[in-house]
Amino acid sequence: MIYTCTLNPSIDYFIEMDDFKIGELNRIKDDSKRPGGKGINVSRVLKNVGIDSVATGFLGGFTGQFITDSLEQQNIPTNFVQIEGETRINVKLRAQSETEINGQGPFISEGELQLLLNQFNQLKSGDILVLAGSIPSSLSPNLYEEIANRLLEKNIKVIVDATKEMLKGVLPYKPFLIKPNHHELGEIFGVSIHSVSDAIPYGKRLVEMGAEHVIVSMAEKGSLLFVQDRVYYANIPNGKLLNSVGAGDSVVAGFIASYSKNSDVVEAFRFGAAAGSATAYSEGLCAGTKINELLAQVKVEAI
Ligand SMILES: Nc1ncnc2c1ncn2[C@@H]1O[C@H](COP(=O)(O)OP(=O)(O)O)[C@@H](O)[C@H]1O
Ligand SMILES: O=P(O)(O)OC[C@H]1O[C@](O)(COP(=O)(O)O)[C@@H](O)[C@@H]1O
Repeated sequence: MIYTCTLNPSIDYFIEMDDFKIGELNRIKDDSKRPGGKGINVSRVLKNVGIDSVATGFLGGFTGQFITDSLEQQNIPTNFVQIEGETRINVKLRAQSETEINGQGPFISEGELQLLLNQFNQLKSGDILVLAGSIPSSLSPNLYEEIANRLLEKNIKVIVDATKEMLKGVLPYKPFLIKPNHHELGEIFGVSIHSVSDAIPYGKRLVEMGAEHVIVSMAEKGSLLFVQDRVYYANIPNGKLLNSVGAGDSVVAGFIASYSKNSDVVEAFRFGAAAGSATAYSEGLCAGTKINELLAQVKVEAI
């Protein structure tokens, strides 16, 4: 079974205006509210391509209820720990350019954390666990590595999509896949990455440090896959950017969807790349039909 764990889900509040002016009254042209958070988005895209997963993590308050209802409507199985605190709201502003404002997230008690950790004891050999997104500040920033360590001997494929130390910390526990974008890759090593050739030496280092597969996504510049000493590049298909929120999560979902059918890592990377662009070219997360429409244009080359 595939499990996604979102420690810090969100309602993503999308607002659109022609011209956003800081320090002035701005009126919204259009808005919408969608369930968000990285693991939740992975579960939603998996569902869109006909693959079941169980979404877990923490949810609370009226905002948490909104997410529960949305996932139920989409028929996505869930096993969230219900918390006293309130799930955050993240603002996604689309004006002259895209701006994101992400909340810190609610307080999580020790008891609530234990309820979640107990769930991981039920995981079985061959399961996939996606640990994705920020960790609420009341929890240890080392939580992902603690979970990966616990699962090391159980033959579970752990996928981590997180930033900085949260990502670096899991590497000794051999994650099956990590997916930093190029900014996050640069942050890990204290460098600025602008191009494919800038990214290559640092992607290779993540493999040397323990990751089995590394995808470095580079928005409109395409993406790279690192496996052992091999490096592959996937291009971007033609289309018009409508929304980049959830594009990275779609790459992860696409990779898992394809890999769980064929166990072919390079093809999984190609499908993931198509899924990322499919979301970038959609209002909201991509439909399976959009991925298949773009797939023929996505070529993977060894470099
Ligand atoms: N402007 C874009 N045009 C086409 N594809 C895009 C665009 N932005 C993102 N994508 C696709 O989505 C993937 C993930 O986007 P990226 O912005 O790198 O990740 P994240 O959302 O994690 O920051 C990219 O590798 C690419 O396949
Ligand atoms: O947990 P974080 O790092 O604050 O990120 C959460 C945000 O990322 C998203 O999952 C989107 O992520 P991507 O654009 O990287 O795919 C949003 O739904 C959510 O608001």
